[in-house]
Amino acid sequence: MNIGPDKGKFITEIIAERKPEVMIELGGYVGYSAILFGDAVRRAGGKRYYSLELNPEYAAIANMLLDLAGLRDFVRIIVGRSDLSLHKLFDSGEVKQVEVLFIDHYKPAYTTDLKLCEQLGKIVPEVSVVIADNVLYPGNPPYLEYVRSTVEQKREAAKKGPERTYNREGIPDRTVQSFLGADATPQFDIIGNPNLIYESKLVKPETTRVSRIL
Ligand SMILES: C[S@@+](CC[C@H](N)C(=O)[O-])C[C@H]1O[C@@H](n2cnc3c(N)ncnc32)[C@H](O)[C@@H]1O
Repeated sequence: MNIGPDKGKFITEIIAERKPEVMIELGGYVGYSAILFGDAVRRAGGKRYYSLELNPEYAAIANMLLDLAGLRDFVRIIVGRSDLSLHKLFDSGEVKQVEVLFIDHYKPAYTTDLKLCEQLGKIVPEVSVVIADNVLYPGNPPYLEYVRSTVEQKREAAKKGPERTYNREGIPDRTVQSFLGADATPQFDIIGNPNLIYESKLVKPETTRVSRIL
């Protein structure tokens, strides 16, 4: 359920290189990634780590662990749906732009939440880095397709007008059923910004399997 040390190392290296003032994660669970990446952002001279978590019980556990880790004043956990929390963070001026965004929550919301950041003008060329977990396994074809689309393809798709649904095509059922559930819809009209061009890189984590016991 949590990001784990291998993928975690890859992301802490990005944090050390980009030195974001502010980093946001979507999906905090009980705080593993918030502690690992919050510490990395603080060590890189940053000001704040926001962890957006739906479940208040997970958030309470994460807050206790953040306390033990000495990060309670640095990491702010925001309880609620990520789309509502993102909108509030941007609307209040608390977060001015996306520097590093780590997406690790309800799989169908990966694309709509990214598009929400885009349409609010918070994805900034040369500044924003977006890292999404589990796009290969369990898999998130709509997200991969979106970040790999050309501007022309996105402009064509945008002609259909704003969306108020999640595209769940190709996302395994069990992940669609979890968290928000199969009937959930985004809380905003989603249009994105088709004019943004992403440089998308797929990083496959190195896996080690036990093949035999001597
Ligand atoms: C895979 S876990 C996150 C693991 C965490 N990033 C880590 O590495 O330690 C996914 C989390 O996303 C939360 N979540 C699911 N949908 C959400 C939503 N729409 N908004 C905010 N959090 C959500 C779940 O409650 C769950 O705790």
